[in-house]
Amino acid sequence: MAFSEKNLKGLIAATFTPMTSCGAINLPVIQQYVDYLVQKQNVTNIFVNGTTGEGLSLSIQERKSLTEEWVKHARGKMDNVIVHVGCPSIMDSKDLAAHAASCGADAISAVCPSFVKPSSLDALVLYLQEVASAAPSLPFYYYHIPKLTGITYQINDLLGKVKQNIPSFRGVKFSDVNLMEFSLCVHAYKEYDFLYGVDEQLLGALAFGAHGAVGSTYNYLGKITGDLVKAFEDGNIQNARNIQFCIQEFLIYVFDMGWGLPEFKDIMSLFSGIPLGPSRLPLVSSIRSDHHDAIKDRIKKMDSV
Ligand SMILES: CC(=O)N[C@H](C=O)[C@@H](O)[C@H](O)[C@H](O)CO
Ligand SMILES: CC(=O)C(=O)O
Repeated sequence: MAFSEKNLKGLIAATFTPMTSCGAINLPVIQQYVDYLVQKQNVTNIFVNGTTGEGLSLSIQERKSLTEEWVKHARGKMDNVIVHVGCPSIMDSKDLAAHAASCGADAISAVCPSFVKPSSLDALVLYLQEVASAAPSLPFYYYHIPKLTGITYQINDLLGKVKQNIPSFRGVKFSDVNLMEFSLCVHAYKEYDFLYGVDEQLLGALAFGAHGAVGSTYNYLGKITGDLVKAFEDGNIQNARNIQFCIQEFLIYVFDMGWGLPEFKDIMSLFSGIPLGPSRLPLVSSIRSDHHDAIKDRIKKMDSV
């Protein structure tokens, strides 16, 4: 069975889902979006239909159409398309996993259902095994985001159980601030890829050996974050710190305004010029047109770092 041997590394943009003003998915925007990431942000990996892409607010048919479109336009231009297939129903996740494989995606990833949570760590492993088995040829990444799912099993405990049970298991998208837990995993499980997901402290995760990073800010801060990674790799830690601090300042501004995902989507539209449209209910953005200049100024300021 064909099983991709390439590892995931570098920056991976967690894409927003383009929508029309009426709230339908807007597929024709995707080609422009892919070109923007490659040409303007130097980002050649995407994670689609995840948290940032409002994957759990989309219908299964919408998720399939989006996957097809992202894969189609990324082909020949990008290195990897990772499709998030987590759903409240395991049947839907298996359906999406098989679909991702049939369209030529490079990898899949899933959160565990969290309205009805796994009753034990073993139950979580069984769930992941079942989903991964629907696309055995694709590398599988567990998506750990305890702040949103409330599923808090230690990842190093989980990894001890997946090896024998999930042959396609390839790593973790680790979206949590606990860097010690992250470090323990990187150290003990050298065979897996660890992709960090808290953009505001990526430098800490790089120091602990992160192989790559998946995040929403890499849509518009991909280039500057690429400079951060390069500075780190070159041993220029002071420069890497300066860049990370700038990114933190921007995010502190966003959080202090009380903003989150729907506002991040507006920020991306504003900055890139790509019409991503609104988020889907129950998300509503509170950015108004009189915020636009301040946001643009703050992002431009980072270019001078
Ligand atoms: C909760 C959430 O969406 N996390 C994203 C990825 O996992 C991050 O990319 C954040 O958007 C980013 O770190 C800003 O907080
Ligand atoms: C941010 C992220 O990784 C996601 O959108 O799933």
